Amino acid sequence: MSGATTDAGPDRPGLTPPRDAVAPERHPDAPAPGEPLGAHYDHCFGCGGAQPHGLHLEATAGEGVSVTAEFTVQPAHQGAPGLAHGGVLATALDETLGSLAWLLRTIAVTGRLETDFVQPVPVGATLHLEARCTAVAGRKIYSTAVGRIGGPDGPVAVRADALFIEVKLEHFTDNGRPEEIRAAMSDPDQVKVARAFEVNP
Ligand SMILES: CCCCC/C=C\C/C=C\C/C=C\C/C=C\CCCC(=O)SCCNC(=O)CCNC(=O)[C@H](O)C(C)(C)COP(=O)(O)OP(=O)(O)OC[C@H]1O[C@@H](n2cnc3c(N)ncnc32)[C@H](O)[C@@H]1OP(=O)(O)O
Repeated sequence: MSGATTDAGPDRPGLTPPRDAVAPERHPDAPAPGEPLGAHYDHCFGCGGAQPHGLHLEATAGEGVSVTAEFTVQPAHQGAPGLAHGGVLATALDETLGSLAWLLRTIAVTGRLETDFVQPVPVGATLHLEARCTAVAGRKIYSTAVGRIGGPDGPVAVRADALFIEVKLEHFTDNGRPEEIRAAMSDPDQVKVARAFEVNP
């Protein structure tokens, strides 16, 4: 007997929305479709500009609760000769899925990320990513993403399903190393990002 659809189902444990889940709602103050989202933290390995070997992933708001993003694989991202490391590809998916937070205006962290590696991704290739939120149940945010190579309509190289969990700003301030937290809180641009998320009716 297969085809379980409950949250605890054997197919995708923890990744199937429960029965009381609702459709995600784009926040009225979400960035307009086509607007670049920018980095949520300059030192983020996924999107920050201050990480020399980071992914420098650039995400753009899409329609509804969706985003697109691009990431070009650098030599520093290799796992095998000339090929992207799977963990780096998972990071690209995680970062793109995480960017949906800008559309929901909800601070959330990855609870679960299930990744399919469909095709090898060479160094120099640009991964064209798309993510969308599929459902929300209380603090649980369900989403899915694909990454294509050779162009936005190219073949799928990676895909992922994720469960993000809504958290308060204190998740970071209570758990992060104090020196980075202090530096972030004294950076007006960073405070602006944090405030934008805090005011979530
Ligand atoms: C000062 C500077 C601030 C800067 C930031 C400011 C704003 C920026 C915000 C957003 C930025 C925009 C873009 C972000 C882009 C990319 C970010 C990348 C994302 C990451 O890379 S982020 C790092 C990796 N991430 C973690 O570091 C999480 C570690 N973890 C925990 O911190 C806890 O584990 C937590 C909080 C997840 C839950 O803990 P908790 O105590 O709050 O909640 P609890 O356990 O009760 O779970 C509630 C319900 O979720 C279910 N649930 C939980 N976990 C599950 C799992 N794994 N599988 C299946 N179900 C799960 C439970 O079963 C329950 O379900 P139910 O309600 O049905 O019972």
